[in-house]
Amino acid sequence: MKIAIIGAGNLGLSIAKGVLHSNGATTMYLTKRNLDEIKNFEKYGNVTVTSDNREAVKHSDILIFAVQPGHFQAILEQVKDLLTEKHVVISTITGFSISKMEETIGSDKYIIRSMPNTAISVSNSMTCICSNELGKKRIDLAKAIFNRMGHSLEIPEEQMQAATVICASGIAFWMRLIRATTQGAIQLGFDAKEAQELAMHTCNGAANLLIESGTHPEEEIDRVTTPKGCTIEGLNEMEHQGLSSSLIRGIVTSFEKISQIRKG
Ligand SMILES: NC(=O)C1=CN([C@@H]2O[C@H](COP(=O)(O)OP(=O)(O)OC[C@H]3O[C@@H](n4cnc5c(N)ncnc54)[C@H](O)[C@@H]3O)[C@@H](O)[C@H]2O)C=CC1
Ligand SMILES: O=C(O)[C@@H]1CCC=N1
Repeated sequence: MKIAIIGAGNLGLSIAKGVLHSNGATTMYLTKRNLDEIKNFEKYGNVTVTSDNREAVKHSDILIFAVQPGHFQAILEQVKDLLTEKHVVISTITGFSISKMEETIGSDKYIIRSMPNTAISVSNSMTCICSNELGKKRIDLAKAIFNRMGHSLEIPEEQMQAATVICASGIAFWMRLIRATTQGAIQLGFDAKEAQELAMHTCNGAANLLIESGTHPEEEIDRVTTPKGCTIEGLNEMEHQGLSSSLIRGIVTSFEKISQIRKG
């Protein structure tokens, strides 16, 4: 697999790390205007770092675009004459529709729109994907690429904005929950390092319980909550303080914002 990551910023570099972590490419091109911050990736023998997007496109088959939405159109214009049937164009750009991409590069290209998250750097991203009509022929390939770096789900394009909030912004939401749990653990007497260790591994365990067993969260909660015990007492206090409600409201507020950005 010859992969190019066009726009090696926060997300692009996370994807690059995920590709390296999962041995997912024979060659990888990383592009950015200023190369200083990514030069060190050349220590991996199969990685080329360049500010020339056209060179990266020429030498690659899978093109993953991870630039800011305002830069995407111009970059597509810059490389469109190089695109052939060997290329699969994968966009990670928030709010940039497949039809807008087709207007620039044509509907005769394999186009995948994706929404990964930064946990892709440790091969643990939840990535939602959809495609144009022709891209359906490459959707299994796209799934295989993202499944090496976590878990993927094909969704209708209309749900892409909602997926952005749950999966991409979701990393920030879960981080804040882990941080708050850590602060609670410190108050109970653990030092900061231990407190974070307890919080993050318990979080990981909770998610894995659901992933491995296929159970519903309330079923797992029932197993932990001893009648008249400490868990139900703490849980009910969290709900009196609005835990579930504040999470749901935060998610809906993020979604409203992303819809505004798209209109703007
Ligand atoms: N950060 C995240 O968790 C997620 C971000 N996204 C989307 O991914 C895209 C990138 O986001 P970030 O990585 O956070 O942004 P970023 O600003 O960190 O990265 C964009 C990179 O593109 C580079 N760039 C700009 N013009 C270029 C050009 N002409 N050629 C090559 N590279 C160029 C910039 O130097 C920068 O390094 C955005 O569209 C965002 O909506 C999607 C999912 C998650
Ligand atoms: O915060 C944002 O708007 C972008 C989209 C998802 C992650 N970062």
